[in-house]
Amino acid sequence: MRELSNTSEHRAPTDDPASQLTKAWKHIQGRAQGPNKAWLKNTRPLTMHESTVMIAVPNEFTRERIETRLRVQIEDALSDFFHRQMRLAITVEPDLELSLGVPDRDEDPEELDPEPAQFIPKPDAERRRPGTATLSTPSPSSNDGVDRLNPKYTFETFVIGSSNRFAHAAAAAVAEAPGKSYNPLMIYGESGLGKTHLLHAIGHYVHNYYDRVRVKYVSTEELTNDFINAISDNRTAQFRRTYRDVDVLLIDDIQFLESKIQTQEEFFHTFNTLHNAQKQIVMTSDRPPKLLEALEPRLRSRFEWGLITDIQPPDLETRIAILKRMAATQNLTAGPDVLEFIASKIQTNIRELEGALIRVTAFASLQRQDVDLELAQIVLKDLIPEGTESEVTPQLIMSETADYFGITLDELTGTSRTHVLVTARQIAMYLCRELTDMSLPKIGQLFGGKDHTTVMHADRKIRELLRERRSVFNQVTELTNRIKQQGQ
Ligand SMILES: Nc1ncnc2c1ncn2[C@@H]1O[C@H](COP(=O)(O)OP(=O)(O)OP(=O)(O)O)[C@@H](O)[C@H]1O
Repeated sequence: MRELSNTSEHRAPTDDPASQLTKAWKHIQGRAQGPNKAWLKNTRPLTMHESTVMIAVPNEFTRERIETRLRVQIEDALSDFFHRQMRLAITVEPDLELSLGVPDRDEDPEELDPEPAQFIPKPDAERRRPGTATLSTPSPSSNDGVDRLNPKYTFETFVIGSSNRFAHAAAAAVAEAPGKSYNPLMIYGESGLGKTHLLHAIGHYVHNYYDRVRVKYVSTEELTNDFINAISDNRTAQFRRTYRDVDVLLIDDIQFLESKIQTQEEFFHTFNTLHNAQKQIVMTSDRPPKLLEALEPRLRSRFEWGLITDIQPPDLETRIAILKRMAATQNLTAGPDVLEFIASKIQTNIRELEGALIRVTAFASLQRQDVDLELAQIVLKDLIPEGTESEVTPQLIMSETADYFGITLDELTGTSRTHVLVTARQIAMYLCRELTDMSLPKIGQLFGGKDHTTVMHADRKIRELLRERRSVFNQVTELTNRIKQQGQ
């Protein structure tokens, strides 16, 4: 706000008081920056009487803001301008609101002036490093954004290995000191390597450690859809509030912002607003920012302001450790030889690793048999056909599933709740999740614009049914086989 009083190049004018006042006020408005500019934009100089300048503002709120935040600077600037001690008087003129129009987006004071983030530890929060504490165990219900986080994705359940050590350390540092250590933090890497897991872990930790902190987790597709809907419903102000009224913004799969020009523009402002107010931004992507070529350069460069870290595919030891942790947390019994066998077969995607363990243990449970190496070999033979890596697309999964169940693609993606259609739809969604890189919202979109929670539910449901119903296990196994054969 020092900018207001820097008037050295302006000498006291010699023209009449009215035009002197107009010039003085224009000068002050011209020098103001950021939120100050927006507050002053909607004001008009009225009169000058001796050493008092009276201005009009459109509403009580603006008057209060100027009184409390800008009065001193404005009086200093006026005093500099007129070379004598000046005072400011403010009056409210509601008509101004109409005659000056609403502030435009870049200068809307409400949007440019969020309170700086304050991360205050909860009184009873005992400081511990993420990953060693029970601190990040999520609370069951909450209305501050944390209810959108997967309760299983915490620092405690994240297995650290050489492939993800740095990303984990960066995420932990951000969770411990949001808005301070690295802002933004960008975690990139291929599908199924734990990016979303770390994103949620930050959210849980921050929520549990800091008092009244607002966390928002969103996938980039949801962000884009929200924005498009907001435009079509004339609710952009509400949209901005939703995204800017947070302390920690977690955005998954930011690569989907590429080529979405308008959403990029909007996100650019959101990013600036949050960053200026020291709010934490964490993003995941399948590529580092410099390879997000269809992203506006100014946005790309902002993504490089903080820390960029990658996650690599895990080595064998880490894969075994992950399987061990998964087996323990999900109460699945499998010996070390079985875990090692699965880990040796599935090398690149941890989601697939988990899927394989689930199928092996489900099969054993259906057979009422112990999980042993032989059984694991049988199940994985179906899951991973010999030969080259197969190219599985969601279209292939959908058409094969429709074919398998003798239904049409329209029925598969429709809304009918008949038993066969629901099962077929859920299996196809589950397979899209397991065999492709598609995110939940993207899969939802392909299935007739369904919500990502519907896909999540389908995924969970089929995992359950795999161990409870032999028919479902057989259907999923057969279908996977067909799809993988076709995909080769
Ligand atoms: N280091 C790890 N320790 C334990 N579980 C892990 C680890 N890494 C990944 N996982 C698990 O693997 C699965 C896939 O991880 P996640 O969804 O975070 O991947 P992603 O990189 O975000 O993938 P995508 O880009 O496809 O969204 C999740 O169930 C996650 O909990």
